[in-house]
Amino acid sequence: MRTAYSVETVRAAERELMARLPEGALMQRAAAGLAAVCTRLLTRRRGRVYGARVVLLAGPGDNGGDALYAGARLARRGAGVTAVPMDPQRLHPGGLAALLAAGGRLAQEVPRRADLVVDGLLGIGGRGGLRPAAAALAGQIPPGVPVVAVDLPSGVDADTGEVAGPAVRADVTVTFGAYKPGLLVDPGASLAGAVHLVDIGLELPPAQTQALQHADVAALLPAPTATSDKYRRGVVGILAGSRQYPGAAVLAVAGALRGGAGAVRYVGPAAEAVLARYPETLIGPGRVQAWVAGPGLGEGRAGEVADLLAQDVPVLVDADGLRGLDPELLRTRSAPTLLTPHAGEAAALLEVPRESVEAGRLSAAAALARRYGATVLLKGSTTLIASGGGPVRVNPTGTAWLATAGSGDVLSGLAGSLLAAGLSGPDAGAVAAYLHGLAARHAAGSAPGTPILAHEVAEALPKAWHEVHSR
Ligand SMILES: NC(=O)C1=CN([C@@H]2O[C@H](COP(=O)(O)OP(=O)(O)OC[C@H]3O[C@@H](n4cnc5c(N)ncnc54)[C@H](OP(=O)(O)O)[C@@H]3O)[C@@H](O)[C@H]2O)[C@@H](O)CC1
Ligand SMILES: Nc1ncnc2c1ncn2[C@@H]1O[C@H](COP(=O)(O)OP(=O)(O)O)[C@@H](O)[C@H]1O
Ligand SMILES: [K+]
Repeated sequence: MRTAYSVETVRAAERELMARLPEGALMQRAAAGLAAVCTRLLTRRRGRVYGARVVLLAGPGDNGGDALYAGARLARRGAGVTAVPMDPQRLHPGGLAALLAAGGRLAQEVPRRADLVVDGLLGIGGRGGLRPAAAALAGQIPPGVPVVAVDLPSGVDADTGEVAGPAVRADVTVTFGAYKPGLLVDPGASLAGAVHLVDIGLELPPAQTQALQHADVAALLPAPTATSDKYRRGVVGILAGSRQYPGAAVLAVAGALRGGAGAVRYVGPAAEAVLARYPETLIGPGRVQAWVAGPGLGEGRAGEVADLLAQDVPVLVDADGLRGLDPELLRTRSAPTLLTPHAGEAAALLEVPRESVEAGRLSAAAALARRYGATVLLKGSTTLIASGGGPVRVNPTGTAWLATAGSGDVLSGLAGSLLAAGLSGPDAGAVAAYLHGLAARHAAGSAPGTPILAHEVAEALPKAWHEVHSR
């Protein structure tokens, strides 16, 4: 499990720890961790640190300080280290003195030849888009040279992952004390490369943001035992599809069949299409351990969704089922509810413009969860799972090729199946998003660079399932 903390929380923990340590001790811990990662990279790339050409992009704050002190450590091991300041009048004085004493030098332009670039322009003190001086240095990074970002890639908002304008694209990010949400949430996450966490001794409260890893998902996936039968494994009911959108029913059933429930029951007018593709589906009303309501229902079906919500079993509501959903009705339920909107549907539920959901995904997901007393899985480039009070889960898998019609239907069937198998709302949402994203990568990998289809994502779910168990 990866956990992430807001800038405010990290700063508070830093203050508390700094009060108990000699001045500068934390920065030395950070610089030592940063230098160690740079050393490993250089050694892997060219056999040794001695003689390596290291360029430091040095910002005006402590992020620049970390880079300068780490540069001093590398210079002491024989690297040729050049610091390029964003503003020559504002460089961390201690860091600069250490670098110069170790034989490092200053330059105004980024040298064209380098073995490693260290991005120490901005860390958690960065605000808004890179200002011109910072953007200019970021733009001078020579192509093909590995980039190590200090704490986070400059230009990425630490709390949200938002990127306003140019930003550094790192191969590796060395982050201090704790992951920041911006390293897990896109677009920031996709600029961070491989993230290394350096422990600097911060004492942190329970996590505010989490990202599951393979092992977490493997531990949550249902597995039949000797005493299992199809009913004990859980039956998931799917209320989906219409004469106009029969395919949504087929895709939701496809996701559900691959999700670990013992049986899938379909209710709705697309039974023929469902059976033609998946003869293993049960048809018609009956007992279920969880419902999926909404994909492809079309208009005028709110009453059917409300009837399911009146039952005391977990219900996932997606797509057309989300229209006009009554917060009061949901709040009176005692069984779990999982809502799976995309940004447009979330905006309608919150009665705000779509852009404001897209610009502030973390807060939108949390606000929806509070308002509806439900778990909310907000789909998009980084899928988020929020539930009242608990940490927000950030899904680390996926690919932009998932933005294709019907892939959300597969996801809701899959998540519903996991609910029926007994997972909690947040676990079912997070595990489903994780497998769905991995399956999409497998589907995309079979013909790299070409579009994928929603049913291929469902078909690749066994590969995703196998992958999380095999690492
Ligand atoms: N505290 C600790 O114990 C530890 C902290 N550590 C390290 O400190 C880092 C935080 O350091 P920090 O607080 O000095 O902020 P930092 O990220 O260097 O940036 C602030 C400077 O950037 C400027 N600036 C802002 N936005 C900008 C923009 N868009 N474009 C251009 N410039 C912009 C801003 O300018 P101003 O707004 O003041 O004009 C200010 O001068 C943290 O990420 C970690 O690396 C570690 O050593 C571990 C111990
Ligand atoms: N840019 C993107 N990057 C990664 N995943 C995306 C992106 N855009 C959409 N997705 C994913 O694709 C799926 C689309 O679901 P949805 O919008 O409900 O489509 P549909 O209703 O056609 O099934 C979701 O799982 C969502 O998280
Ligand atoms: K940085």
